[in-house]
Amino acid sequence: MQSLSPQTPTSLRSVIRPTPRPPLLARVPAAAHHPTRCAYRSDSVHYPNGVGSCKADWQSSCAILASKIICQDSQPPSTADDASGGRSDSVASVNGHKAAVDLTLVPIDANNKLPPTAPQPPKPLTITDLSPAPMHGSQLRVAYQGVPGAYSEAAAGKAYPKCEAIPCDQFEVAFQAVELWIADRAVLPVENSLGGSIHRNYDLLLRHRLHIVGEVQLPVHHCLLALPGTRVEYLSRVISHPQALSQCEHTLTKLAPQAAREAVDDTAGAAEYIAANNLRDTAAIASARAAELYGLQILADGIQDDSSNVTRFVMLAREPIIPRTDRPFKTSIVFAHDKGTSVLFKVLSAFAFRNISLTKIESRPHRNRPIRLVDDANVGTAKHFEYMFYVDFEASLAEVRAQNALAEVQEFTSFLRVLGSYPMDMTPWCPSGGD
Ligand SMILES: O=C(O)C(=O)C[C@]1(C(=O)O)C=C[C@@H](O)C=C1
Repeated sequence: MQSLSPQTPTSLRSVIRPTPRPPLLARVPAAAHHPTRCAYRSDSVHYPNGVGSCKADWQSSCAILASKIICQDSQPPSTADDASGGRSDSVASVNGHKAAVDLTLVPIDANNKLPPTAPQPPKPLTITDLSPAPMHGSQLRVAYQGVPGAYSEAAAGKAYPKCEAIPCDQFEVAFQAVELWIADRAVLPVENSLGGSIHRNYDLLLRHRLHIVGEVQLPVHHCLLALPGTRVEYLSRVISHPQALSQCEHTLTKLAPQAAREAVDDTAGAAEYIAANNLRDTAAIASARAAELYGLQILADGIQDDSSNVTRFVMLAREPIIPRTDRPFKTSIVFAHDKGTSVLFKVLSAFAFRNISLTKIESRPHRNRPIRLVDDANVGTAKHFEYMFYVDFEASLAEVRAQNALAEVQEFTSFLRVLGSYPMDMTPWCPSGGD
């Protein structure tokens, strides 16, 4: 990913920084750490009557399937210094919803749709904003990565229509916002029909202890945005989220072959950045809503290379939902084995024999990050797995065939975790629809 010129705002710079970040646990307040030890352990999976009907039963089933795992990462606990460093004092200033927000947007011209007196959009949460003392209102608070106008915000609105959407500057902050009760849910992209998987979120799903409770498919309709009066032929660069750049690659080559592409945190953040810095040679790939919010002009509409461009988002919560059988469900798991890769064949056959369709298989290299497993004597050992395999299959964990398949998978693998069993998004979508 390329870095931006020096005037890049802090929230954009934080994600394009090339150096690795310090371990997660060192960055959250010590008091807010969630115990990583499983509450339940079992050496065999047994479901006498299927998954229990009450939430506690179901939660223990999830934990049982995650048996033998006591800790995701062998990371040292955080220090008191880490916990307090740079943290804001009160929740009123956590996400900018209550506090004064300074977006330093410059008025552009009469077409600017954001007059100085207009309410400012909320400022994204940053890693230092995460304070574990949220004020709980009645509205569901949904964390997403990006700034207002991002597709993730639209996905949050589709998943939870009346929610309060909370912008976060990184995916990891959205996870932590839920873990620390600053948000009730997170809505995060995992896959795009053109650009493929959003690997970062697969890695974070493993590292954090949240549960997938739903999914939404969002048609993504990209626009090329610039300051009013900008001409496409004079553009020297186009900035956007890497996924958005890759989704528009061919169209962009035809539209503005001379323009360099630069990756930034999110599509709407790119639009905001152009407006804030009055950049007349730069365009952003973002939504029509971002154009409206940041006073930009739409130079070209529908520039994604495929009109049926769609991104799949998952909804995450602290608690799993109880799986049901009265509507189509999907279940997501992650597993690994320490001896060879033939485990993949065995696991896939466990589903094939039961006529369970898989909708996704993803493998992620995992050599450098050990996982701690616990044996029958409750002794923990750190294990290095070469790969983590993520599988989504079309069945509810309330179905006996899915339970049997997972029991078999557990026999073949050294590590298995159910990420969630949740209703499938069945809503038909129109390729030429809005953002
Ligand atoms: O940048 C945004 O607007 C986002 O919501 C992120 C994101 C992604 O990560 O894939 C979401 C949907 C689109 O596929 C492009 C970008």
